[in-house]
Amino acid sequence: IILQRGNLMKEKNPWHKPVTIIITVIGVIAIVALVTVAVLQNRPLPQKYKYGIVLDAGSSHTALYIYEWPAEKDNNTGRVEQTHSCKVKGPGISSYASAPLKAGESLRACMQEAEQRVPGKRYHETPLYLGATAGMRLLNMENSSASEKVFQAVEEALQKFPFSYQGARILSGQEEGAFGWVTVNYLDDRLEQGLETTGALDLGGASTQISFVSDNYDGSESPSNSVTFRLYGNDYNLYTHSFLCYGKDQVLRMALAHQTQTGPESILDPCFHPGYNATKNYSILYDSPCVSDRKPQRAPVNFTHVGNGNFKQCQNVVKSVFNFTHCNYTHCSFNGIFQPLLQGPFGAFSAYYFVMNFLNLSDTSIPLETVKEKLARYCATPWNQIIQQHPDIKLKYLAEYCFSGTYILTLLTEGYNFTSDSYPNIKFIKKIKGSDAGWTLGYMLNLTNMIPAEAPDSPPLPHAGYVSIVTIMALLLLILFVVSLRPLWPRCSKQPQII
Ligand SMILES: Nc1nc2c(ncn2[C@@H]2O[C@H](COP(=O)(O)OP(=O)(O)OP(=O)(O)O)[C@@H](O)[C@H]2O)c(=O)[nH]1
Ligand SMILES: [Ca+2]
Repeated sequence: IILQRGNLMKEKNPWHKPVTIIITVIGVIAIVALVTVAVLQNRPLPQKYKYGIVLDAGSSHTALYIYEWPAEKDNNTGRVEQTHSCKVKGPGISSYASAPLKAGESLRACMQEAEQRVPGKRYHETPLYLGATAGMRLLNMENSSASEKVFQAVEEALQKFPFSYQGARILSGQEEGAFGWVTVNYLDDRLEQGLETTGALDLGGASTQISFVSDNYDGSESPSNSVTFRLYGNDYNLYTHSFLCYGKDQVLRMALAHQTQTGPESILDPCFHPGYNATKNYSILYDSPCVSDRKPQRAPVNFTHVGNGNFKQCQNVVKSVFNFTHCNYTHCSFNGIFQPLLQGPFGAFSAYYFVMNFLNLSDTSIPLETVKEKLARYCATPWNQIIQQHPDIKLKYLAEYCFSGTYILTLLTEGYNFTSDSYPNIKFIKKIKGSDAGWTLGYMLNLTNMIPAEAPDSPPLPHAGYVSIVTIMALLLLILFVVSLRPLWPRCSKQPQII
């Protein structure tokens, strides 16, 4: 007998109940909606950027830098990047003392480039700063009304552009040193992470800065060298000093002036290559507050500048511009200026980099003695050979590398007290992660309050982690939901039984 069970107990399939179907559909829709909303809500928005422009009006030239950062995340570290730089044609603005309007005009081409680079709808909220350094400091000391006229002309020129002009001013030496240090450490992500900081060495045309944090400097000894910061919840007590007149162009003037004391018609200069011979003008040489008190009486109009390429003698000439005789502190660098013991790694930029990179001496793992030997050989190379080897380099730069290299080594070792052991702590750098090392970025970060004093609150989970967890939880819910409906699942109809 074949009994068909299905005929005896007619079971109803619960999935056919409208209520069950509705609940299931709503449940699935709710979970899909939850995942979709979580993913969409947290999807990175299309990037919108903000911009800032800083003009670095240095003694030898002006450069314009454009920075950008994501509009939503002003407070995060390592987010501001240099997107463009423009070198202004011609000399630094302080050279336009006798024709100030030209100082303003000289900036126009780079400002027009900035108009191309910054999106039009951001113009009005893009701050524009001009900071002048040692060239304008010297002009201001020499002739303050001339420096005011230069600033007026520059201001008028900059205000014609559609950016949010925030003013032009001379930075103090302290600011120049401290903002260079901020730039280097910001770009290296050392500030937000509270890591050991890197010291900053900046060599310009008219001044040079040294800035670093030292455990044995709390600011009480020589407080004028102290700058304190609270950044991302960490306190920093920075030592910084700017030596006016110790940029490489002014030191060259001082060295030449020193040598003209002994023979005003002709100088045999060990810092220039054998065979180098040029006629130079006395008034131009002495036209700077760094040397003006040393002009020999009854000096002729011109003097002949002849090279003999001797590194050892050049070191002595360069040393003559430093004064090591007095120190009223526990430690000094030179000219009676306090300096705590050197500490940590250092980044050396601007002319430190230009010069050491040209000389192929930017690798500081080369022992200091070897560096000196290589430089001595370079200085002794005849001038015509140097010209032949570097036909594409400006003669003015080319003539001065022996002098500049000797000055850099003397400044670092005799001036700042780097030794053969600590010399490898220096890195000669131009850029960090695509942004130029220099004071401009630190200056802008400070003026736009972009580095908070306290560490910003960060969400407990990164974006990707958050989305993953929400998705996994939603899937688990879905599975649980489906499993919980198990009693309602259709039973498999049993096979007919044969009795
Ligand atoms: N060899 C070489 N020298 C350069 C270059 N650019 C600038 N210099 C020289 O390096 C020195 C320092 O240049 P900068 O760092 O621009 O100096 P600055 O900002 O004008 O001067 P400060 O106001 O003292 O900071 C000056 O003597 C410049 O003439 C370059 O590309 N190559
Ligand atoms: Ca500079």
